[in-house]
Amino acid sequence: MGATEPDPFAIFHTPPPNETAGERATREAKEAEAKKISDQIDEQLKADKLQMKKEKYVVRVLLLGQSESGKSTTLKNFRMRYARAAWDLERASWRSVIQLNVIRTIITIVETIQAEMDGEPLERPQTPTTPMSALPGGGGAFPLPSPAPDTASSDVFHYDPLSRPGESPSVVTSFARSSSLSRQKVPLSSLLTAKHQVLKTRLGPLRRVEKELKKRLGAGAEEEQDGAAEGLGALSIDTGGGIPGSASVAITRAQNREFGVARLQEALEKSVSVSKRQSMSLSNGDGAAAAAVAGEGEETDEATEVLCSCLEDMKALWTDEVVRTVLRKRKIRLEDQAGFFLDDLDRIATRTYEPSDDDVIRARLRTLGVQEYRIRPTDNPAAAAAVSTSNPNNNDAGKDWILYDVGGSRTIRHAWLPYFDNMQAIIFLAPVSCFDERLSEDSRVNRLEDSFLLWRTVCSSKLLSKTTLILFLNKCDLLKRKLKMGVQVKKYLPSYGDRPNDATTVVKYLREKFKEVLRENSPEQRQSYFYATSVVDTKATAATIKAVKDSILRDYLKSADFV
Ligand SMILES: Nc1nc2c(ncn2[C@@H]2O[C@H](COP(=O)(O)OP(=O)(O)OP(=O)(O)O)[C@@H](O)[C@H]2O)c(=O)[nH]1
Ligand SMILES: [Mg+2]
Repeated sequence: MGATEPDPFAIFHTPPPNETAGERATREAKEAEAKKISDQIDEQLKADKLQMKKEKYVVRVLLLGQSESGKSTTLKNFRMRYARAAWDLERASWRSVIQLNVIRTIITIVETIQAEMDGEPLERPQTPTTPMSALPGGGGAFPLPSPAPDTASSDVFHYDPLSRPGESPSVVTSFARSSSLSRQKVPLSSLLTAKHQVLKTRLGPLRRVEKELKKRLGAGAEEEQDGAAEGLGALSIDTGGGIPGSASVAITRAQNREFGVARLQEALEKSVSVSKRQSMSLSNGDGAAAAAVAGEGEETDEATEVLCSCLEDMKALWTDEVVRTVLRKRKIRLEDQAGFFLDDLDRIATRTYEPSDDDVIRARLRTLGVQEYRIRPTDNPAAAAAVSTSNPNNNDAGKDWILYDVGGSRTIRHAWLPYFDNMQAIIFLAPVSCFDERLSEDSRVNRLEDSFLLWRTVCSSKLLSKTTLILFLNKCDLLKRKLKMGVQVKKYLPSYGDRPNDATTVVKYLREKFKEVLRENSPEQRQSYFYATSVVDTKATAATIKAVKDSILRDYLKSADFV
């Protein structure tokens, strides 16, 4: 870990030349926060260095990729398969995180309808400052697309009372066109009535619970900010105004409320002990009424009580057609967002709720520090039990692996570099569904382009010239859904040309582009593997991680032969 390479991630947080005083102040405040986290990581690094000296024969794997690319979710898949006992023990402690995810989504809805009631304009895309392309072959990628017909910016929106929740605005519009009876031309805000106001008031206590849950999860917790005003970095790509049905062009205040923790395991343990304490105090009389309602085996704490009491109102809000129309108008597709659980409220907002494997995989908790997990990957548990640690080099059953999971936000990427040294493999997560999205920490930057730049940085690092590189072209499920809704890749990636607008072709095209970057930046030949993944699909991912495990191990043994 004695990295002497200049920090290749510096470009991701270089201040822009024309920064205003306000922008500078915001940037400096954010940098100070990042420094705090960085100091914690440095401490951890020292401990890791010592450990590394002691443990020469451990396979080390580092997960990299931008924020929300699926690193922690990939790690969860590894742990679920290869550290089952620890996973089973930990699963229940994700309850607070999932409750927090539910509350965050409800608050997003409440803030969105409030913005509509207040007549707040839709967020407009910002102008690019330094358009450039990270794709091989130069410019042409991620341009400013020609403005889409902007039904959404008008105050009058076609509200179709017969449309089903989930239909895209274009469906609603064309249906409305063909049915003069159903078509209404009314300001949408006038359809938000006293009923919505009442729901909003009754859901008010969720804000208190949100605060409480965050406190419970720990002091390292932080909110994600949109760093657009800070001008962090020279890459500035505007993906334009988007088109109706596109999931992510609008970034609202509520969507930016991304909660993260520096030390995941500590946070989860803390949340369980606080919840247990509250549960005991409730049953000792502080909350006699609540405790009396709870039956045997039911764990009740304040957050759970409030969520249970808000169940019907949350469902009423989420299934309300006017609310759905407001969300569509403001281009917010909650179903595609991280930590979406509103279709599972009946199951989650109960006193007996226990997270399933699938819930934990879908839960969202942003990583701020570096998480380290030890696993012993074997597909033959009996062999794993039989082979003792005293025989570490013979086969995979006896070999320990350490997986490192880092935070992907721009301001904390500098913490990656020290981990480049002595890594057996990198698993790089590149979400392919995000070709029309922008980074939440800097809304001027196209997410796919950011992934290409990061991949280039990783490929060209001298410290990694012999490291096995594994690329997960992730979020293929979301890509499929997005393309089905009619979003055209070539609008954001003109070099895609007239190829068919289907997921298989898009993934194949992007895979070639990532391969090209790898080729251009690999003076020596190295092991690399490419997979199309949807890491929330645990069944499919199980096969992928088995293949990944086998290839990492094969390469490890090969390189060990040379030593
Ligand atoms: N639909 C879908 N969701 C995914 C996929 N991969 C990850 N997610 C979800 O996306 C969210 C973000 O994933 P994480 O694994 O937390 O992302 P990360 O890369 O660790 O992000 P940081 O910790 O911020 O760096 C989670 O809620 C996941 O469940 C995928 O392939 N498909
Ligand atoms: Mg993470």
